[in-house]
Amino acid sequence: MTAKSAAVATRATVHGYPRQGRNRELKKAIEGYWKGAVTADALRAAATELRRENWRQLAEAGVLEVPTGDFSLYDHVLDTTVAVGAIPARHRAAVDADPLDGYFAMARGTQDVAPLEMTKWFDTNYHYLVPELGPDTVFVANPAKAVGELAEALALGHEARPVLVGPVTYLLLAKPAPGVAADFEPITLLDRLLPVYAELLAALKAAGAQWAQLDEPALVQDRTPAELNTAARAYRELGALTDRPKLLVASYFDRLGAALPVLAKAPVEGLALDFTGPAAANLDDLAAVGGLPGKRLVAGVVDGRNIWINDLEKSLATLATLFGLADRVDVAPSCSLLHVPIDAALERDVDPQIARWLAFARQKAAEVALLARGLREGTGAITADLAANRADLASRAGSPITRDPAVRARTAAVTADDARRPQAYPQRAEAQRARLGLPLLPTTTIGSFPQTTELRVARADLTAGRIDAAAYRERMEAEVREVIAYQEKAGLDVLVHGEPERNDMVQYFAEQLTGYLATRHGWVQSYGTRYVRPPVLAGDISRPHPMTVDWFRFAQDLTDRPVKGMLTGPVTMLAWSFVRDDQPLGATARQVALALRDEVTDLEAAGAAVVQVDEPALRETLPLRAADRPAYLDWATESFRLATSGVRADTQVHTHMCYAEFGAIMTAIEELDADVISLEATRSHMQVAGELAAAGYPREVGPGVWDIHSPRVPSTEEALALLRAGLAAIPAERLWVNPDCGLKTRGWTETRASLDSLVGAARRLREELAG
Ligand SMILES: CN1c2c(nc(N)[nH]c2=O)NC[C@@H]1CNc1ccc(C(=O)N[C@@H](CCC(=O)N[C@@H](CCC(=O)N[C@@H](CCC(=O)O)C(=O)O)C(=O)O)C(=O)O)cc1
Ligand SMILES: N[C@@H](CCS)C(=O)O
Ligand SMILES: [Zn+2]
Repeated sequence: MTAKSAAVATRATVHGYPRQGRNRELKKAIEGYWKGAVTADALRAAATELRRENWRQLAEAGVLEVPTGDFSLYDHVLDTTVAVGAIPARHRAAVDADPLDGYFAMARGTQDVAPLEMTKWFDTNYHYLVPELGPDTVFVANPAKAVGELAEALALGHEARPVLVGPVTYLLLAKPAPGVAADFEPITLLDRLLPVYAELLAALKAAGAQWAQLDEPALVQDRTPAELNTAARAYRELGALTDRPKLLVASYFDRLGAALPVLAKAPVEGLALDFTGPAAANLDDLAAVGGLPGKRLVAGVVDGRNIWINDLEKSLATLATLFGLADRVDVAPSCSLLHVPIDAALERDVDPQIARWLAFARQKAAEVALLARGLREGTGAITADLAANRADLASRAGSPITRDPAVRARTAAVTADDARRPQAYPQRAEAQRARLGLPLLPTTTIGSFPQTTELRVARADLTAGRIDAAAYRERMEAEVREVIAYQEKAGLDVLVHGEPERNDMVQYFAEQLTGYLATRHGWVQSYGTRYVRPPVLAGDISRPHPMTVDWFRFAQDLTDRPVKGMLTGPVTMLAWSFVRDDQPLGATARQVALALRDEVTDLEAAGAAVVQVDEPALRETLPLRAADRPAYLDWATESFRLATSGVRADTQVHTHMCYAEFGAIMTAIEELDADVISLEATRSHMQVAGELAAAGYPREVGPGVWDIHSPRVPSTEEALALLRAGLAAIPAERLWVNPDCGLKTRGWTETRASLDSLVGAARRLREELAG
């Protein structure tokens, strides 16, 4: 294959790169600035250096056109809010007084002013700050960041393409500002916003931009005809501008569907499309609209949000097809590399068999560069790389790590009955009432107690070899003793051991399961300066030994009250890990579920009368398009049931979810067949209790009455008011009293005071109801 069909030689590019640096230098600089230990100038210098290093890495990998403006001190959606001047009124003074401090005030709030709300960036694990707009919003162009970062890259000799969140996505992600009618639709502000984008684009052109990228991932979601018309109008108007760079409109995370013909017809010079996973449907859709004659296509053929090496020959075949469909084809990852860790070469402890299957941001940059080279120079120029890639893929496909016959035999033998508890809920409820003998409105917590610095230091000491496993265990047992004694004294009814030994609710289990790989340096930005290290579901999953049973037994031996066994559910394990791309998600979930099922039954055998299996990610993992949701909910609920249905009738299965907006998954919640569910409910003032009641949910519910995301201590009266609201929807016999989520991020002082309020409120209400 040669590149002769392309008018302009194919090149590689990326939509964005991890911001944090190899050793999370950005986190350290920003948090240092917040603490007063790093000056603003030093923070800016650190950021400049990180951008320089990122572009250097990209250029070194062979990426000839680098992105600019993708870097952020906190969040790129917040950067767009600044670029279009949509500063909320409550933050205006802070931003005027000092733009940097004002920026962080919008991100984090101050003592007096609430931050912007944060929510998930589509179906990734990145969180952005939600723009707040209203009929009075005045947009003002502020191109300083975009222009400054472009100038930096150009001065370093890079060919650079500034990237901005596109106007349609920006407005679709926004919400009505506080005080604005809830039915206000930010998208109605498009006419006001477009002139500001025109100014930004003109400023970028003046600064030397040949191209500018406008990211429109919101167009891969289900969109109404009116929204599609708005997108068409937006790009008709931006396209008609004369003083602008060439425009590349980027979409990612799924197929464009009905938005594809809209963008294909728009008077812009290029489109970036995702061709990975289900978004591969873009290929046929593109052919169906007659391709992109006269336009540039940036083809996302390397998965930008997973960590597996690319199948280079398959990508070359896709690219060959695409060559006939556009004027010029360039090669890119499917989306920004923000969603993967920076460099797989840092993982020196990984099994060498698995290491060759991994590609983080740096390796993906090399992959797109190699593909572009193959297209430019012909595949003969990359023969050796293709052979190595073929061998690596074959080693993965044929490895006993990815094909464990025992796991395969067990999953193949699963029947529908295995994923159903033998007894119907009413019988189980009766058996559990008899066994547990709990009071009306039983009180409990969600699992974790404060993860104090001492606990983290002990874990760091263990990792560094400063203490041995026995000393670590002793330290954790001391904590469990304290947590149990405290709960007894506080008057809680169903106790927890407090999870002191868990570094993270997913990683802790991943570290113990065969086929799961935990990384040491694989940090990925979750929000702001907070990062996670998603483990890798690398192979077939099995449980070589019990994972939590000793901790449970230790805790239960300390008290006569029931202690909950505490596990993370299969859906959340997948959602917060890098998943296999060589089998359906449902197949991986089933393997994880069977490993958890063994743990659940071992907990039961060790005396647990209550086992909680957390699924906070069940709602957030919902596919972007409605058509894909039933299939997801099917495997998701089945895997939860498979994990939990191996127990006796009198063993009570709890589940827990802590992200609001449960409306879309009401049926799925019932399908979990858990006996008790605890949910985040404080901020929405128990709305979920009403929703469950309206859906006819027949089981026990613990809508949270303490917002654990805030350091505020609820009073007994506040908790009481919430419980009364809960009682309006759920009868007392089925209502539990608990916080919104675990207490790991809280301190002990607030924890004690808040749990006193909870227990006090439950007691008051019990007296009233008895009385
Ligand atoms: C609830 N959420 C979770 C998600 N994913 C998970 N896997 N787990 C989750 O709980 N996704 C959705 C949300 C995301 N929310 C958050 C909230 C808070 C953070 C956060 O604070 N991250 C910390 C890092 C936390 C951590 O992993 N701590 C570990 C290890 C700490 C560590 O590595 N320390 C040293 C090295 C120590 C040593 O070994 O010597 C280091 O920093 O290098 C622990 O407690 O043991 C952050 O600071 O970013 C993230 C997502
Ligand atoms: N059991 C976990 C659930 C978090 S969603 C905890 O309490 O931290
Ligand atoms: Zn939670």
